[in-house]
Amino acid sequence: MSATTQMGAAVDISRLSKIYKTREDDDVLALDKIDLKIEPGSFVAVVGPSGCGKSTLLSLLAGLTPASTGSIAIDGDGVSKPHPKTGVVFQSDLLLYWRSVLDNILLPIEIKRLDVAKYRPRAEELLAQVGLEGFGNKFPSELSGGMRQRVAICRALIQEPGLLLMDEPFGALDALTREQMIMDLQSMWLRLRNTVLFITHGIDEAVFLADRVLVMSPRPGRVDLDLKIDLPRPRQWSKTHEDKDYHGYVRQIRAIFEAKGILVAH
Ligand SMILES: Nc1ncnc2c1ncn2[C@@H]1O[C@H](COP(=O)(O)OP(=O)(O)OP(=O)(O)O)[C@@H](O)[C@H]1O
Repeated sequence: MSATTQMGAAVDISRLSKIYKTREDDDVLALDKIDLKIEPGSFVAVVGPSGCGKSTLLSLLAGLTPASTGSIAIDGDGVSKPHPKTGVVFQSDLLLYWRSVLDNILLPIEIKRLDVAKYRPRAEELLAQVGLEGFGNKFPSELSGGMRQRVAICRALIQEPGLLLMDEPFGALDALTREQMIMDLQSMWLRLRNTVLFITHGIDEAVFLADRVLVMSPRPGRVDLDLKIDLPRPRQWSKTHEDKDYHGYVRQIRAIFEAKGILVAH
């Protein structure tokens, strides 16, 4: 969100599998030999039925969970722990209630023992860019759900991550706030041009936001469809929702879910 344009990170996933060991005998194959290359600066959305491994994929990319087999590289660096170029936003804002908004945004800087004072103006700039100018000294309990999620996004952006991982970031928001956040996320990304991997249950928000939508199969997760979304930007809410190409993409994705019995056609 800074005035400087930065290049997004490249992601290269090869033969990636994840098996969860369980206490029972049968292990869970959550991801099955995923191959995926993501261009720097692109916005990729992942949709799929519940339990297909979307959060697992994100967690592996974030370096929070080890892969069972295969590899992930971010700008050529193998990922085995959280990568400095990566920022993560979850469905729940995970703000620390005893810290002010600014101190929450600056938490990753503090954890990395960087110079907090140096990053303070940037934190304030980020807050202003998400419409929360002057809220730095408030506490999370004084903010609405949408405002808290904006703060969580600022916290993920404080170190200008080349790769922003978002796991259903708007899933807990009401419909109007969600619409506003989707539009704001698009504006932010158009300014920043970092690489975004956005996980969602919403086919509509995936098609609206992304350059590319990956549709995952039921578990074990594989990529069933890799759909390029060729709609002009900036996308406007009403105009894009009236666009016949937009509806064509949504139909194509729904057809996959209907064919697999995940959605029942009415
Ligand atoms: N720690 C774990 N131990 C065992 N199994 C797990 C673990 N975490 C996830 N799983 C299983 O792995 C599969 C994929 O889970 P994951 O949370 O990645 O799916 P998801 O697509 O994100 O689901 P949802 O959309 O419901 O959030 C599921 O069958 C889940 O039960």
